[in-house]
Amino acid sequence: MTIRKLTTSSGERIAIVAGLRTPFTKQATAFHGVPAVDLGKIVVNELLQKHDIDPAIIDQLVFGQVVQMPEAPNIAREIVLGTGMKVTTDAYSVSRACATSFQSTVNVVESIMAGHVDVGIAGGADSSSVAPIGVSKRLARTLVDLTKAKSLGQKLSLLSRLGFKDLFPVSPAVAEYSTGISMGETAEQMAKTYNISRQDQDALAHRSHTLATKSWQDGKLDGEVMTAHAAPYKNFIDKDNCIRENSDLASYAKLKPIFDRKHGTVTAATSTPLTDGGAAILLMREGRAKELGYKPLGYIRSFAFTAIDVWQDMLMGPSYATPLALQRAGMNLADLDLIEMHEAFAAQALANMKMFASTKFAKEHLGRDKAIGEIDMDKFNVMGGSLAYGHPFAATGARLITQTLNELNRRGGGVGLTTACAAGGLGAAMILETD
Ligand SMILES: CC(=O)SCCNC(=O)CCNC(=O)[C@H](O)C(C)(C)COP(=O)(O)OP(=O)(O)OC[C@H]1O[C@@H](n2cnc3c(N)ncnc32)[C@H](O)[C@@H]1OP(=O)(O)O
Repeated sequence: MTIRKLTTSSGERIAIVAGLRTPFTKQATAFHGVPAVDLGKIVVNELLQKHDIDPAIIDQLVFGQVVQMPEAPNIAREIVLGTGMKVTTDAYSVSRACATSFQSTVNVVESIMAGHVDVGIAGGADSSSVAPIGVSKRLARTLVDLTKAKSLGQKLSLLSRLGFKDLFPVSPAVAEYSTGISMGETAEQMAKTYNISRQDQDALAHRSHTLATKSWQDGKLDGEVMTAHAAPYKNFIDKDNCIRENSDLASYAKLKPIFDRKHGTVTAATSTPLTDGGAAILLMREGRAKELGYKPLGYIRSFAFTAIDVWQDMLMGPSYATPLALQRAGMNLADLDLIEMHEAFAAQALANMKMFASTKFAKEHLGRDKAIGEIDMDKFNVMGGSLAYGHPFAATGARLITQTLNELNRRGGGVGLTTACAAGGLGAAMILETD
């Protein structure tokens, strides 16, 4: 494969100039009642203000939310209209499940590469607290039929078909549409297929909380997490609140499995909590960033998206997307200075790490003779991962990208991988580099 550099036709790289996120908060806590569209607006607004960016220079905004708000289906356009950008700013929304803000970033990258725009914002936001609670299928159908009924008799007849059960509200499931298998059940499948022990899962989650706590204590996150109004708009929140500052490994062992109560190993501690939050990234053509006087955090060297079947172990995305992104960058795993993998579940992250090191997996699933490579834990999720920070689905990609670039810069520069699994059997990987 020839290595195609991610540049404009005149050879300019695609710069990530800045990134920002809201604090990530546990479901029904600080952002209870704040819809994803508002989380998106506040983070983009703050990104513009913090970096003194004239909203008029933004040519395009691509954003996403995984849990859709039926009343605002184009979150990107709502953000443009709610942040003082030109009303003519191109804005559209994308979804790639938990890899949504990888996708929105790539959309802006491709627009810049094509020469269509010079400056764009990408990101994502999700609220698990303001979810589109629906009605049963039978009630939904009856409500439509009622609008067509011509007489009171017809209406009463339709209503008489409804049972008490049909009147209960229906919450959106964190499950695969085509199989009905939940993400947690998939993590259980993966723990069993790849022989991931309960102890190893607990240890990874504990490591994640410990490193995330330390990162906050060391002030590493201060610049990339904004202070936001917490609901009901009386208080402020300036820190993630899913992180357990006094994480105690012994307490993990006491928790009961949650998705397979009899034979399972996945617990609340080894699953990402349901989370509210938003994150955004400012991208520019390299030359435009220079003209405007910005020093980029870094550049996108390559990316890859992949897909596998959804019935079994479908959260293996990193093991498929990473080798492709590395190949496109002309690099090997050992060349990387940092590896940031979305921890949907400890079992999922550990299964992927194991398969990175497996020659058998590489031969059987990737058509390669050699394993992707053994992950050096000194480079892996060095500030903790989603198990501690939480996972507002559409915002996680942008968190990973910004966090990786900031950490690379703190270490004097280098090359980093960010990768995630996503529902639908999807995988995303992006190689980032600093100057
Ligand atoms: C591609 C992808 O990303 S797929 C992933 C998509 N995301 C998901 O599927 C979300 C998965 N997570 C969930 O659904 C939920 O977080 C659940 C069901 C796992 C847990 O939900 P809840 O029961 O509300 O969790 P909660 O925070 O109350 O924790 C349950 C218990 O575990 C305890 N606990 C949780 N984390 C820890 C920890 N790190 N250490 C010690 N105890 C812990 C809590 O204190 C609580 O104890 P208590 O019952 O004595 O109060």
